[in-house]
Parts: sequence; C-alpha cells; structure tokens
Amino acid sequence: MEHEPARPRMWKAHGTGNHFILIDDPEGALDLTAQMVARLCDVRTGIGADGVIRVMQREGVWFMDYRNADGSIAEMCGNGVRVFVDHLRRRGFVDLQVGESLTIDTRGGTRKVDVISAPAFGDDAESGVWYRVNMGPAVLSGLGDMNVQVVGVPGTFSATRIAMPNPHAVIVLDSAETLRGAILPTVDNDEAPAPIRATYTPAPEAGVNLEMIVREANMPEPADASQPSVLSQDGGEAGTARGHLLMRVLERGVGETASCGTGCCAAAVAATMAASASGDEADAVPTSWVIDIPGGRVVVDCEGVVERDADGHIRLSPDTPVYLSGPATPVAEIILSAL
Ligand SMILES: N[C@H](CCC[C@H](N)C(=O)O)C(=O)O
Repeated sequence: MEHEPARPRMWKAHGTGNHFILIDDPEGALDLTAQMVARLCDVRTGIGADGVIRVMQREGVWFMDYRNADGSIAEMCGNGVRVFVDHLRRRGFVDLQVGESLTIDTRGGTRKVDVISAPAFGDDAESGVWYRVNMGPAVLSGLGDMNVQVVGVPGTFSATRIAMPNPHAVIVLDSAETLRGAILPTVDNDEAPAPIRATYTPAPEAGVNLEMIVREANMPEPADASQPSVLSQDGGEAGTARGHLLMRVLERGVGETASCGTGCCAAAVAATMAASASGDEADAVPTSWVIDIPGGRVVVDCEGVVERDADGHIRLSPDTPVYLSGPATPVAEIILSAL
C-alpha cells in the first residue's frame, strides 16, 4: 500500500508580534517554494504570518531558512532568530538553559544567541526567558542619500541607511502623535496602491525596510536606572547611558508589521549616530536603547558601534556587534487541512 509522504510539522510563534510559521525540516528535504510560503502566510486563505522559518541543519549546524510573507528571501530576521532558538529548545532539538548560548547559522552569517532571564519590564511571565542575539556589526550604506515620504506624515525625511545585513532606511519623526499618524500598507510597498505607498528617492533597487523612530525623553517605567539591565547579565557596562525609542516599521516583502528585530538594531544605531552628531557629551550618548514597537518591547545594545575617527567624523565600527534582546512566544501547533 502506498503511503502519502508525511506532512511536515508546523508551528506558529511570534517575537514581539512579528509572527512566523515554523516548519520542521531538520534534513532540509522539503522543496519550499515562494508560492507555498505566500500561501501559508496569507492571512485569509492560509495561516497568516509575516514570514516562514524553515528549521533545518546545514553541516550539523542549525540553520534558519527565513522567507518573507510574499515568498521572497531575506538575509536575516532578528525576531526570527529568537523564535527559532526558542523553538529548538521547546522541540528538544537542543538542550539550552538560562545562562547558556547557542550559535546558529543564517544567510546573513552565524549568530550567537544567549538565553537570559526576562527583565522586570518584559511581559514574559510565562517563560521568564528572553534571548539576547549577537546581530553582528551594522554597516552604514548611506547617509542623507535617500529621501523618504510617508503618507500621513508631512514633510520629506532624509534616511540613515543601515545593513544588518538586510537593508534598512531609518527616519526620525518629531513626536509620538506624528508616528501614530503614518499610514502604511499591509503588503510589500511596491505592491501597495499608489495613494498609500511610501516613496523612496532614489528607489532602492533590492527594496528596503523602513523604520520610523521617535526619541522619547523619559525612560519607560520601571526600566529606569534602578532596574538591572538585561545587558549587564552578559558583561554589558553598568552605567551605560540608555535611551528610549518608539518605532513603527514597514517591512520589505511584508508590509507594516508589529515589530522588526533587524529594524530595531538599525534604529538604535541611527539614534546613537544622531545623538553623537548633535554634540552630546560622549558618555551621555545612549548606546543601549529600550525600543517600544507596536508588538511589545526589545532592548538593543550598541556600545562601541558608533565611533569618531581622527577627523571627528562619525563612522560605524566594522568589528563591534549590535545586540538584540527580547522575548519569543509560542502560539500553536498547526495541522494543515488544505494548502
Ligand atoms: N522583511 C525583512 C526581513 C524580516 C526581518 C524582520 N522581521 C526582523 O525581525 O529582523 C527583509 O526583507 O529584509
């Protein structure tokens, strides 16, 4: 008797509202097409997700095969890395306790992930765990060479473009109210109806993720100086100046999402560059940022990433990594009926 090939097992999980379908494929046997990814991610006729993560191994190393909701391939996904490692732990693929680390592989290179205790301001009572990811160095791809217009936000904004290594354009808005007023499509920007499309001049050839940030004057409670930093658990500098950002994001290949990990890293680096350029005393420039996105809160640490060369010009260190810390939350195991 002929047997149907076993269907791959799938799960749904999110990292601060950036939601993913995980497909177990340890042997890398599945032929995952762009069309399959797009069908799974369709919120009406599929499961609905911002992206698909195929859980596989390459030469004995766990590899995050990440795809955007439209089926396109991205180099990296910061929230995805946390969700990926959390899934490996829950499935028993790895044995990893708080205080331990795992190095995984992605198209953007290897990433070391520490399992840490959730900080006091995290809302992760269930697991009590956060993940802190070494996201590698940020690369400056352009400063003031791209203008951005967003529907609902008056004016034209000069972008700070940063590769993490996926491409990001960060613009700074003046207030939380302005940020709330932005109208963003829920599909890839190029596919959106013209009246709600964000405009990039010049248009980025391989697309771009857009981050809109607002710097808040005050730290959120209770994440003030009296709280232990999630960063200090791994040698982060006690007394590092901290800042607070609000952010919304328009993801390449997806549309507006509730969170973007690589985008938060790009935003933190851009905010540190802006604070350095505004002439703040070096030790008052925040290098650790609490970032509130619509789907929750993450922390980005970029100590030593923004440097000044001998002529006083701001540049990014090619060797110093950016760290992203945040939660990972399982949602469901999926049994497909159709698709
Ligand atoms: N749409 C992005 C990839 C998703 C990254 C994001 N979800 C994250 O958490 O880093 C891109 O095409 O570059």
